Amino acid sequence: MTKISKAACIGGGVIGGGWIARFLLAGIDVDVFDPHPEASRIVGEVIANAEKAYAMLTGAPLPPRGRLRFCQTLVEAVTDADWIQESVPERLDLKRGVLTEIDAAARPDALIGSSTSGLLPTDLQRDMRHPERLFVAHPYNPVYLLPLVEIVGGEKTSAATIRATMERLPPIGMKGVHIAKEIEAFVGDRLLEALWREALWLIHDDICTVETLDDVIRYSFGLRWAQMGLFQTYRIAGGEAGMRHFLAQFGPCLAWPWTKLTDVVDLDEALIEKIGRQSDEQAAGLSIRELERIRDENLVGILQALKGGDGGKGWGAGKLLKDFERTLWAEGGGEAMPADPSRPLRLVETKVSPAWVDYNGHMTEHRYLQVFGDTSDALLRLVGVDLAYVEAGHSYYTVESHIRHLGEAKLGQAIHSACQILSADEKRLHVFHTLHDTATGELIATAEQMLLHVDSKAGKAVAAPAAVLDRVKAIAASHAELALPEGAGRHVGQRR
Ligand SMILES: NC(=O)C1=CN([C@@H]2O[C@H](COP(=O)(O)OP(=O)(O)OC[C@H]3O[C@@H](n4cnc5c(N)ncnc54)[C@H](O)[C@@H]3O)[C@@H](O)[C@H]2O)C=CC1
Ligand SMILES: C[N+](C)(C)CC(=O)CC(=O)[O-]
Repeated sequence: MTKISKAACIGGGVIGGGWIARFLLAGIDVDVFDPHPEASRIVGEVIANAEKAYAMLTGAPLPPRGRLRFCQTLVEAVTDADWIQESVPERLDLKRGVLTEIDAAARPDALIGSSTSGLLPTDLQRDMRHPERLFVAHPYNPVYLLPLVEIVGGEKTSAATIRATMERLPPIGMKGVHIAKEIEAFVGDRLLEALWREALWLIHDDICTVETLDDVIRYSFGLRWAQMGLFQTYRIAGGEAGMRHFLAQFGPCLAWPWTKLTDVVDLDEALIEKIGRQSDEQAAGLSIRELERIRDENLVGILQALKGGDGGKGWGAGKLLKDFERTLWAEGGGEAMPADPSRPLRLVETKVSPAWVDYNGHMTEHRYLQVFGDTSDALLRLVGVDLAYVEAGHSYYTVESHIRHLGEAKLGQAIHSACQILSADEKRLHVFHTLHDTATGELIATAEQMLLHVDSKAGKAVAAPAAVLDRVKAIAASHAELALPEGAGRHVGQRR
């Protein structure tokens, strides 16, 4: 996998800010140029949203956050970057000027992406000295959560640039799709434009309100699209005969007056006012930042659900997330020893994600086991049992767990876990985990677990090697000085 080592973002608005957060959270240093007087506040708010979302999205070890620097000039920002992302407003003259300036100042091997929603790369690269390294990298908002990037080359873009670009996206958790022929608005915005155009007509003609229109999408095909797109969804809609039957049955409708797609609605003041008013009513007082938070929590829940799709193998964007996490585990495997190993080890920091909350409005029981399981995994990485160790044929298996629920964890609540080793020998590792509210330190739950070191191919318990045992025993020796935690050794129904 080839990685971006230093990024530059030119323009730090909605999309530039999203790119900045995506790069930083993937551990990449970013230099930013945006003349807007409040650029650093705006970018800071996007990064804060992204950090909140990632804390809910994944328990995998993210790399240390990249360094963010705001530069006084474009030249300063791009000089030593190997990926430069332009995200200035959608005007051909402005973008051409900015890209030409980037081209003059950038390293010869730098890749230069434009976030344009629909301008042709051939038009963008017209005045560049090295047009072969310019491509469109069209992302979707919010860039830090939605993984897709449409990669489109112009007439002068080299095949090597496209290859290099596609290789650099998986390490930042993104999926590049190469659009083979350049066309205005590429693929995604062509589809969105068609829907948007039709939607504007439906409001203009008083067929429905903006809220009804959004309900029609989000309670029906919007849910389908997130997981199967259009063609695969319609294949299923064709019944057992599949796509061919679907085309035969619904093909004739295409000639009926079901759309007004070719007509352009007049966005006059009256229509703008009507949409604006209905949109305000729909928002019911929620600010843009509040809506962004709700959107992000929902997206995290959807991505996590898709991660468990297809019998746990992961599906679509969820499969991509699963693969990304695998890389993070492989790379971040070497957990850093907490500052004071003589205390219970603080190992997992997370937030209660929407997908974790049940009908009682709090974290559901199996998610406790997930957080405690993640805590055991973090301990194991700390003692050298990382992905490579497991793939080489040995691991620890959990053979017994006892969880006590002492408090409640609510949606979005920041929580952390700590681990005390109660005892350890060649094969056994006996641990006591606690789960706390991060804001108050209050104890929410405990878990006592017994793990056995195994030869996973032979399927039997075997002694752990000295390298692992030495580390386990060093922690166990300092934890032996601690008092036995309250609740250790309890079983269900026991009298206090
Ligand atoms: N907003 C969206 O949903 C999406 C937008 N895009 C594309 O991303 C690009 C940026 O759009 P947004 O972020 O929405 O716009 P925006 O208006 O939120 O941000 C543009 C930023 O560029 C800055 N800027 C203006 N001139 C500049 C210059 N000469 N040098 C550096 N910075 C400069 C502005 O100060 C502003 O912060 C556009 O090409 C747009 O089509 C792509 C995907 C989705
Ligand atoms: C409205 N838009 C054309 C700027 C939208 C996009 O380009 C992609 C998105 O995030 O919807």
